[in-house]
Amino acid sequence: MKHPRNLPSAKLEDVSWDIRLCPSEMLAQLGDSSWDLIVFTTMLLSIPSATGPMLLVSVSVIALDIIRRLVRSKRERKGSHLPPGPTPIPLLGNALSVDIEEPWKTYTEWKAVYGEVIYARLLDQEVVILNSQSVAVELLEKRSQIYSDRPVIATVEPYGMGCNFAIERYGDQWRLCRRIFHQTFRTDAALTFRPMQLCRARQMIVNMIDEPDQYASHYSTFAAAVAMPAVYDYEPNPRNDPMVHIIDSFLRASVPAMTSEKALLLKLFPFLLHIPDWFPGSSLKRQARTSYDWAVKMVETPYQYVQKRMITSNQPILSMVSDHLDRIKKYDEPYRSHYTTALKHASASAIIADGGQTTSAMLTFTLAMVGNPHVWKRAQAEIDTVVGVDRFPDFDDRPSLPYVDAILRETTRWQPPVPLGPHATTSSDTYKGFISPKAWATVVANIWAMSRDEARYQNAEQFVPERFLTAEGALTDDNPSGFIFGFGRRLCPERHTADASLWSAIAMMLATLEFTLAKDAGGENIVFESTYVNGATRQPATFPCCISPRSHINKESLQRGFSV
Ligand code: HEM
Repeated sequence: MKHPRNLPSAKLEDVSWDIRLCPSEMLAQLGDSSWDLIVFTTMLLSIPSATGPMLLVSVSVIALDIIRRLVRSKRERKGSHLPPGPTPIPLLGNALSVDIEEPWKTYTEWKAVYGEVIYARLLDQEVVILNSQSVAVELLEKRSQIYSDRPVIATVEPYGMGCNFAIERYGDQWRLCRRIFHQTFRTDAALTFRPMQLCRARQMIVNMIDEPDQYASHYSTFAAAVAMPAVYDYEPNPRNDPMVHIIDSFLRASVPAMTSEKALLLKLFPFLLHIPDWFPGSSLKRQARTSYDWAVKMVETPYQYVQKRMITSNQPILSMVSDHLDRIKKYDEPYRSHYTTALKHASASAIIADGGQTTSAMLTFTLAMVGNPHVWKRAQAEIDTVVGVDRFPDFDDRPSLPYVDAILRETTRWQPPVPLGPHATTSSDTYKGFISPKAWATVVANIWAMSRDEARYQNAEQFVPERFLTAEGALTDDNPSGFIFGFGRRLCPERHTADASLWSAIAMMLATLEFTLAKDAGGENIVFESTYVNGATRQPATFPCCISPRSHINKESLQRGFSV
């Protein structure tokens, strides 16, 4: 195994006694790595065109790197080691080795070389990667007082993502958002959503029978139709709803930019946000502005809708926002403003996550069904036996439909909607002889690596729901919800509602629809390579497929609530 040679950025007090060493002692402490520095310095000094500022920058880079290495050697002499990781280069650290599109895959490859806990540096950002569920539980859950902050991501504010409390730093504002959120989506409240979830799922099937090619849009509408009534008392139109359009537009503009790894570009070149529109390279600034404008609409439009209805409607408005708007009146400034911001952020977070994660899982489900027709056929046989063909599945049937649940588990295991759970530390920590860096280090739960653990999931790249069934056909104890919803105090607060939404959508689709490859004009199957749109969440890009109703299903029966 390679030995780590990188160090966190240093505070001067950390190295005060070290810099009293003479240069030869310093080089001796640096060991082999000193040769890199000597070679690098010699190369720079030998460039004939090297100007004063260039030399100054180069010498600063080298000095910084020497300080990093001295701090590490001091720590190691004290018996504490940073976790192993790939060799960094000066200034950039390991940034060039990481696949910016799919960093979780790089981190998973590193696991084979460096193990379950890895240390890397992306520019000046120290990152500890946790590649197994057990280590993530050990640190992010059992030591959650240290590991519950979020890293600062340079793209958050320019892209308008500050309205999402999932990215909020650990503190009072986050606590208030989470409390507001919890009151609406806590486990017992989530149970009351179930009839509504089944009804929305049935409405979605009607839309899919009418316009099967628009399946992605029907999924977004379904997701919004679950969250928006609870948050804003707003019922989206079954199709082409203006609020759903705003959410979709914001997600399309912002999500791809929302990872620490992608934010590196802005961190390296912050001036990219300030160059004129006509200047080459201004596309990033324009993307950010578009995303920001959609964010403002997404936060304000439904919020103002509730405020207006509270004045004009004769009926009581029952929603998260109206409930808290009533409570806010009791407070004076400045707490009133603080509460208002938290309410706007909590409500926007609900619709962002529903539009992102729930839709992602439903698209992945469809992709898996088109590629594995034997799976939906087996599920239909199970549903027909347990439920029959004269009604639709409901939550009372769930315990008797283990194969449907196995499909749901495999969908989120196969392609986790959120592949990385980035946390940040608020103080230093030691774990199994490794020291985690000081405060504000990023600590990433690599959910992707957990889903690819070959010891637990053989042939992990394949979609095999049977892996969650015993030989007798019952569900096993292995539930990927133990990692796909994250860890500790930042664990997904919506996991129960999300699980029920997905179950109602998937069970209803399996009971009523068939999924096959689309055909071209000559009647040949259209075979396609699936691709994913990657960001803080990931979801399949839309693909050609044929979704059609089963022979005994028609729209009228769906609207009545019976299948025949
Ligand atoms: C399949 C569906 C979903 C998956 C896989 C998922 C997964 C996750 C993950 C991995 C995290 C980060 C946890 C961590 O940092 O350790 C998270 C956080 C969060 N999720 Fe979900 N989620 C889903 C659905 C939803 C839905 C539908 C909502 C809201 C309606 C939601 C709201 C949130 C919020 C607000 C946070 C941030 C919590 C915090 O930072 O305190 N999620 N989710």
